[in-house]
Amino acid sequence: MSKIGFIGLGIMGRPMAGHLLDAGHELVTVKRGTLDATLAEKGMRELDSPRAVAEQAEVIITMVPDTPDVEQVLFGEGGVAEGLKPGTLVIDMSSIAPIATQGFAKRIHEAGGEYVDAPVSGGEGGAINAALTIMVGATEEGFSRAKPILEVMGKTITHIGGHGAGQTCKVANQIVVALTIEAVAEGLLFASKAGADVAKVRESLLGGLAQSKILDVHGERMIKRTFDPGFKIKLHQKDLNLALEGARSLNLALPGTANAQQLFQACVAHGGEDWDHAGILRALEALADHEVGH
Ligand SMILES: NC(=O)c1ccc[n+]([C@@H]2O[C@H](COP(=O)([O-])OP(=O)(O)OC[C@H]3O[C@@H](n4cnc5c(N)ncnc54)[C@H](O)[C@@H]3O)[C@@H](O)[C@H]2O)c1
Repeated sequence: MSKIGFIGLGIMGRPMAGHLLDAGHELVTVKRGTLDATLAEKGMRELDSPRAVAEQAEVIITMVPDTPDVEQVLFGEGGVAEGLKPGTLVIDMSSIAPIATQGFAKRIHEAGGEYVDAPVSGGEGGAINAALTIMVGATEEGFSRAKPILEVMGKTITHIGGHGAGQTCKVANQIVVALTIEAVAEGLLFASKAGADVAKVRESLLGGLAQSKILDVHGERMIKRTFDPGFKIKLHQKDLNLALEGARSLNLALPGTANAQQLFQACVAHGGEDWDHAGILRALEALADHEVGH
């Protein structure tokens, strides 16, 4: 069993940390007002800084929102790098920029650690059920060291390639998810405006070629109008921005992604940054009805 520093106890991090505790690992985190009673009862302790976490842990996992957050935790004042012990395994499970990831990996390796990017897919449900899909960028050694820990939180764990390759895979995932959510929202909006029973439409489509997990889970959210997050629109917008930045540097046209990014941006502009990403339906409804947020 390992002593693990787990930084980032949000929608995803909380259940993921819970599984590691249940598997017998010892867990510490940074003081941030996010350690809930369940994790505390299972023995998770708070320390003052990421540096203090690094001084104690053999493995450090980050699950924070964005690239600057990972940079701050690892290399900011009082950050992980200041307390890193030789051989410490640093696993970033956040969804962040692939190119920045390569830089973070280089700096951690220069400081004597081993860096692994291991972003996830499967949403809050996947985190709660320890059924995440995990996309890994690492050396062979980093992957074999991280795998037993990742297996506690996920079911499908794939070594995609070297540092940053896990994050590249995650960006591709987010393109597919965004466009599928938009397709489901447009299909259901069309059916609704044409006077059909959208619950019956979803049920029917789930038996045909249009079947998908997103039609199932997000389609249900759209019909029940449950837009509390799951996955916050502002985080998915961050991922689509990463996709478009990457596409620009590759001189690559991704018109569907650009369009979906604009719909997410419209939601954020109208106060929907913390809606679930199924809330993209509201942006489409606004285009139809000239009204947002009903
Ligand atoms: N929610 C999902 O369905 C989902 C699915 C797959 C991937 N992701 C990705 O996982 C990451 C986390 O997502 P989430 O939904 O759990 O986000 P969240 O906003 O619910 O949680 C993020 C947590 O990080 C903490 N945090 C931020 N900066 C920190 C810092 N400097 N030090 C310590 N803690 C810090 C916040 O306090 C918060 O508890 C994101 O990169 C997201 O894109 C989310």
